[in-house]
Amino acid sequence: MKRLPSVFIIGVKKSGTTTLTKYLDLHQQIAMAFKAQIMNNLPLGNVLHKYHMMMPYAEPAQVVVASFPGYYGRTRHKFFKLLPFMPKNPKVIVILRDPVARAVSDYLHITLMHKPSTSSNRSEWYREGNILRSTFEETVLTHNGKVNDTLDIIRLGIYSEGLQDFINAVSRKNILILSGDYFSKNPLPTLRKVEKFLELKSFYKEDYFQYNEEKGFYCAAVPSRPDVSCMSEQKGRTHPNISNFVLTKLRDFYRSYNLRLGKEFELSPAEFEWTQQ
Ligand SMILES: Nc1ncnc2c1ncn2[C@@H]1O[C@H](COP(=O)(O)OS(=O)(=O)O)[C@@H](OP(=O)(O)O)[C@H]1O
Repeated sequence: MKRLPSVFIIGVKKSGTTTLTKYLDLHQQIAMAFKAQIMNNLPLGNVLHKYHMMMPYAEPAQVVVASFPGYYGRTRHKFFKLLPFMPKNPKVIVILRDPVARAVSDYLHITLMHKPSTSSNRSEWYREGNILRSTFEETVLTHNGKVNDTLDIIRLGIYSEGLQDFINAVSRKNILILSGDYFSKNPLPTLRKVEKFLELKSFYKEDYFQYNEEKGFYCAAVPSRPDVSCMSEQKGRTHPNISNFVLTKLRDFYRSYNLRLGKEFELSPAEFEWTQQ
């Protein structure tokens, strides 16, 4: 049957969400709804119905997990309205990456992929695009040399603020914060953390993930799922060198937010190095 999700992966964009959802989809006890969109422009009842229809068929023993790409987007308000209609005690998983690297990754993604000519992503381009300049440095700093915190690519990295509504809506013990930086270097421990959090049987094995020298990332190698292997070319792009001047400005900008997040969630310094800097 199709069931509404009891677990939501809420992002954050460019932190490894696609890889995480694809790897979790390998688990036999997970029925994954990839990037299920919540329709923002419909009455609540219709939104709920459409959302339900987007869910995968799930066995009774499976947990329905929905990746919800709206941690920051306009649909987040609708998400909180829908929450009371979801199964009780929903769980939230969020994967976070050093916000500076995340911003560079997002900038690259928008400039390479979301050209105005591709109508599907036109809105995102225009939201940021009027402001996106030729280099990352020119984009993220204002004329006065301050970090331009009106840009989405900057605001998305203020995790302590972005997560606040979720913290208020879901009980703290039902929120799992994962490190995208750590996950990309070694996926297995992170996947085991998710298994434990969702109370699933142990499925993932060491040899299910093999490091690919050419890509510089792990690729999946699960015998029963040859359809999941390395991520597409759009994941794991080489980042441009960013001047130390701009890196320092960004680190200074994010420092207090990062520290707050690290303290509030008691994040491990080994996995979330950037919360310590
Ligand atoms: N195994 C593996 N293969 C390739 N890439 C990997 C992998 N694990 C994590 N990552 C990191 O995922 C980053 C992209 O994040 P997202 O999937 O969240 O991007 S998106 O928001 O869905 O576009 C991507 O960011 P960039 O390196 O900036 O491209 C990767 O660092």
